[in-house]
Amino acid sequence: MLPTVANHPRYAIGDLRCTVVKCPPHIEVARQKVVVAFSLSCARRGAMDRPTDHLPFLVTADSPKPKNDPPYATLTMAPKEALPTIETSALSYTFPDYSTGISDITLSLPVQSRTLLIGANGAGKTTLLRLLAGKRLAPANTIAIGGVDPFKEGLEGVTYLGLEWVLNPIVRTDISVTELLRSVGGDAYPERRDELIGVLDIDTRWRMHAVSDGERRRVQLAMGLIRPWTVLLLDEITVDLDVLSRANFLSWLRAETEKRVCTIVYATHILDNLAGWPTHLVHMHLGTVREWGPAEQFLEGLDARSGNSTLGELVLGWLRQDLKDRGPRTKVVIGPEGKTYDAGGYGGYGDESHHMK
Ligand SMILES: Nc1ncnc2c1ncn2[C@@H]1O[C@H](COP(=O)(O)OP(=O)(O)OP(=O)(O)O)[C@@H](O)[C@H]1O
Repeated sequence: MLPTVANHPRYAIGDLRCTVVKCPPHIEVARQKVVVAFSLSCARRGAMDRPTDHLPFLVTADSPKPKNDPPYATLTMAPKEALPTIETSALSYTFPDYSTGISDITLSLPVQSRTLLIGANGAGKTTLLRLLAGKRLAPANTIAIGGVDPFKEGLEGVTYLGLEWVLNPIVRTDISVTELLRSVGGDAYPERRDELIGVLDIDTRWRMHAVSDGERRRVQLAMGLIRPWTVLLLDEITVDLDVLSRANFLSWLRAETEKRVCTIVYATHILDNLAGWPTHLVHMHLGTVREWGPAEQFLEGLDARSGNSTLGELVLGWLRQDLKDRGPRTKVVIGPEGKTYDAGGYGGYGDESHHMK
């Protein structure tokens, strides 16, 4: 039986004796190991340390060993490879037509971060997300998700929601929401399913051939998010949501990264309700990363003007500068504009259909 924090609330970490003071309602099962983020109150030689804040620990099936040191179970910090970090190292990608998709991108996004990918149309956001998702073949040793190459290993726990997922024709057929959610494992995660139905304001009596675009999008989001992912890659998929649904959805994503060991990268042009949401920003331009880092590093000292959030002002400034530096699109030599969706095939990625998973 897998250990649960509730069953074994006391742990030993080295010479620390710890008591769980806060833990998530569910635990993550990844590759037979369980990574749990929880807050501990620790005592060293009788003196209480301050409670820790959601540290990721690795709990394996035999972690609790009350016999050794009753009533404490041994706990070890989760090793790096068990954590959903996202790292790229001098990552470049060339399309089958030899045009450059992205070049020399080095990023290191920590566990439980929420990263916004910012950039003008054609900046390379989708290309980067698809590489991270293992849907395109990146050069060896240039991408590591939790220490693993996503293309080679076909990562479990990585959810990529982009255009081809949105275009899946099943969501336009005469099928009920309940059936659809069941088809993606909804019954295995009833709590998450019901939570998402609430957050996304879904009526389970809807039939998918008779709903609005926004209602369909909400069901699609629920379908994509039911399985408890550890890395979520979102390629602007909230466009049809009304303002309240989007705000609720963003808050839910935020709460996920706060209570679970998971990481989100979100490419979007819509900055409404995003003030204070990202922990990290990545600014892309013509296939390169111009700047990236913790969000507060960029936002500090900026004024919100003309009704925009400081994030909105920052991004407007970035894109204005990009436009100025780039000049008219006809003069740009990198990746020919407008090929993304014209190559035929699913979601316009026909050239690489043999790579699709
Ligand atoms: N299959 C392809 N073959 C060649 N070039 C491509 C292909 N797909 C995309 N490109 C080009 O690569 C560049 C980056 O495209 P990408 O879709 O990554 O941009 P993006 O930042 O996601 O843009 P948007 O905000 O419009 O979604 C664009 O100039 C595009 O025309």
